[in-house]
Amino acid sequence: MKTVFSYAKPYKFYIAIALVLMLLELVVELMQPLVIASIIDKGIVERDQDVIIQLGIVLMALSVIAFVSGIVNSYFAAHASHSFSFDLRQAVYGRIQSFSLAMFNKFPASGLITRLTSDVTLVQQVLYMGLRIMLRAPLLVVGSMIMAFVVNPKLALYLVIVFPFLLVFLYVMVKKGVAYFGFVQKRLDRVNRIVQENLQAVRLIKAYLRGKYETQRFSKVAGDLKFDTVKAFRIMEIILPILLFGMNLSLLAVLWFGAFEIQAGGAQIGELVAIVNYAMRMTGAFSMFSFIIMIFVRAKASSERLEEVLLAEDGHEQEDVGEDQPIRLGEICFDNVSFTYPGTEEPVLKNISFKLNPNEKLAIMGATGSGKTTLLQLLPRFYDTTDGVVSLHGRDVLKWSLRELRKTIGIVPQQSLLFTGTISNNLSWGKDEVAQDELADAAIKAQIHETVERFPKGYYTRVGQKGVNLSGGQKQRLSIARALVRNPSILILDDSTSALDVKTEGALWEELEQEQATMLVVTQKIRTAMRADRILLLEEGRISSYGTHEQLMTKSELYRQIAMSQQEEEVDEYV
Ligand SMILES: Nc1ncnc2c1ncn2[C@@H]1O[C@H](COP(=O)(O)OP(=O)(O)OP(=O)(O)O)[C@@H](O)[C@H]1O
Repeated sequence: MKTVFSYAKPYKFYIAIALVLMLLELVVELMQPLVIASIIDKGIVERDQDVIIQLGIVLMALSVIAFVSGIVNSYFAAHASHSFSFDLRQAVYGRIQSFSLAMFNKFPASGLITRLTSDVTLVQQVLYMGLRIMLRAPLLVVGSMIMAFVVNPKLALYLVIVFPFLLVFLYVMVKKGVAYFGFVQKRLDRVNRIVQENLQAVRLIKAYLRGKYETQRFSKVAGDLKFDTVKAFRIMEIILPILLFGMNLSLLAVLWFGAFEIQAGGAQIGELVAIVNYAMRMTGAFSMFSFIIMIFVRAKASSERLEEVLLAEDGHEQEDVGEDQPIRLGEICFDNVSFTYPGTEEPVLKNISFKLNPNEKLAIMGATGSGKTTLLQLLPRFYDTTDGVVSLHGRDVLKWSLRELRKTIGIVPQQSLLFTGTISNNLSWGKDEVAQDELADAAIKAQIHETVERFPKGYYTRVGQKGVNLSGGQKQRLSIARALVRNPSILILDDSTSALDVKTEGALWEELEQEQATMLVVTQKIRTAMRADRILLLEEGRISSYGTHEQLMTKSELYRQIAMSQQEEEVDEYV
């Protein structure tokens, strides 16, 4: 909890004021039974009206102080806890942004969402409640106990006799609760994951008529969440009755022996009333305990989950040691590169070597799962090689600062991803300052300008979440335009023209061929591959063949088979 609560440090002033006010409220509360005892013993028993009036005024004044302290304490507690949770959420979000891809394998998106929402809220609640009642309740117990000893030590002894048992019981319950509520948050992760998956795949679910099946799947995980939550709460729920039972036993002992003491002259009625009053306050504080423990236990489990993210050891993404000047802008070299995904055994890329000069175009082909996307991911250092060296612009990628390295690369991923906002926002997303004509220029090259112009609001047309209101081909072309806006010296297209018709794709390639950029294009189409300077054919992570279309047609049986399997007329046209 230490790391998480270090984010509350900037608000220590507010916290201190809230604590002082809380202590004031507590002191006032502890004074009240003493005043009541005096009213009884010195006012009522001795029939002194002046004492009753004077002490009555004191009692009223104490109540007003407690009331005002409570309100102001609440204001400061709310300010401190909400500011703290804002900073904490920002910190966790910032940490997630700096994660390498390997870390996203370790922390799935759904779990990160739960951490950013529910876990942060639970930790915020614990700070708020801490400043309001959480500390007050135990202090009230301790304070009442001390005051009871001040009033009459003998009677107070009967009150505290059950304390050691109650403390051991509480310790055991807290330990159990932390484990149970940690499990509940994991169940919540699973519910979030299913919801996320389903909402993303809503069209597919409808098309496959799987609505009922998915609802059942959801019911199952939601049911598991309910089951474990009830189990965790059940543990918490037995705390209160047992605490109250213990306290009531003490109270009975105080009344029983108190009666004898009064008869024997060892105590006064007012003292007995004061001790009973303290006992009632202690019981009230104890009844808050189960609630407090529940919040504390949940927050502890949540803060552990947040610390997992904040303190996670990440391999390379933090490094920023490199130099930034390219030696040969646009040159790419893979020297005997092998790669195994973290947490797996089998290498996905094996002994890959090739070199591209600035502005050369490389087509990468190969069966599904042969390692094409993986190879591309080594360039912007989404992952680092296991063996061998990848060089960009004449320098080992490890010697570049990540920021400068990535600035030179434009990536169009296999799945086009757009953000909620206008088309213009989406196109300019990858660059800090862009003029409108730069956007139009990139859109013209990506063959999307005319389409955008036909929309009633043109470049100011709003794109729904993930581009739901655009066709697959439109999304692909917008993604390409977004990459071109950056004027990258390396352009990576990962099978990103698959949804385009032949004519549009041809026009697009004519534009891309004019670009001053070294290009790596993953494609399944011979027609596209033939436009590249060279073709790299991957087979199970190894280079099966490398060369021009003509060279591969003569030397690679696999390439010939792919060519033959594609439409005869297209192949015939170029052979
Ligand atoms: N994050 C990952 N962790 C572990 N293994 C992975 C990961 N991503 C991909 N792989 C594995 O690496 C291999 C190569 O995957 P890759 O995505 O590079 O193939 P690909 O040639 O691009 O395939 P496709 O044409 O289907 O996109 C596959 O066997 C895949 O299972």
